[in-house]
Amino acid sequence: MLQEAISYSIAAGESVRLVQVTDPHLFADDEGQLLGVNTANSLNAVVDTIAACRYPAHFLLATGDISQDYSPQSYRNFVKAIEPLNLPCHYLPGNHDDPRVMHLNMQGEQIYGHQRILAGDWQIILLDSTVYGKPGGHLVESEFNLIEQAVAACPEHHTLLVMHHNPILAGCAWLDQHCLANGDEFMQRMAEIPQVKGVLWGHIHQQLDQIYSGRNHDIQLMATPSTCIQFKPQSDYFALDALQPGYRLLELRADGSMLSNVFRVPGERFSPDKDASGY
Ligand SMILES: Nc1ncnc2c1ncn2[C@@H]1O[C@@H]2COP(=O)(O)O[C@H]2[C@H]1O
Ligand SMILES: [Fe+2]
Repeated sequence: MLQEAISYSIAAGESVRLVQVTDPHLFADDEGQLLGVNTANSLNAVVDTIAACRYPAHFLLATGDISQDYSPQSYRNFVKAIEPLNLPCHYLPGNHDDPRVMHLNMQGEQIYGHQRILAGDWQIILLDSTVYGKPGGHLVESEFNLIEQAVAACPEHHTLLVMHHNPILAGCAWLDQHCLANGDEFMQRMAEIPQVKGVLWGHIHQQLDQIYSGRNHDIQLMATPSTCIQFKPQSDYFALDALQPGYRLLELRADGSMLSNVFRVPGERFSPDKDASGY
């Protein structure tokens, strides 16, 4: 059965404005580091940068890999870290999350684990692309059913799909072995649903903006940098990039078009271990 959506009342014709943060890889310990980057500090720097840009967002999307150590405290640390933004936060799991520990500990007045959001002329669907115990992703048939039923329930709404894994290849051989395994099937099926205007994800720790040309309509594809370490684009082997932690702002317009940009923490505060070969 289709879960009830959480609704935001937004004036007719007004855009829906979102902030996406992804892959914070937090630890229970605030001193925890991933390949030389203190992930609590880098998330705090991203939050400060978002706050400083004064984007009048309606809500925040957190697209998985919230935790690096699966600890309850890492999720509570995330809830605390985003508090200064004072925005409702909608989250979904990544391959480094334990969904049960996550749901139990992502608790707060403005923290939501709903599958569907209705806001203005848009429906946003949060999908679970994770496979227990595996770094790669897969969308099971019940997730396709969710999309189809949600679109059928709100056929006049433009639809944005959000998940953790990349449904298209990122171009990094080592990383693409952990992509959404049925990404081709997913894109082909979404190309048949004209309401689906965009797909947004994390996981690949790098920016990607691309248009998928379906038979009858285009789908905007967007991946967003992690709030901690960055993977080097187009690298066959594990390699880190010196780019700073980042986030994405989106504007979903009433006519079904989307404006979106990636931004990064200014300066060069976060330098990962250049010789790292994985984690
Ligand atoms: N050297 C490596 N080769 C292949 N996979 C890796 C390597 N290092 C880390 N990974 C996995 O690949 C994943 C990609 O991004 P994640 O943040 O999900 O976490 C990463 C690890 O689970
Ligand atoms: Fe990640």
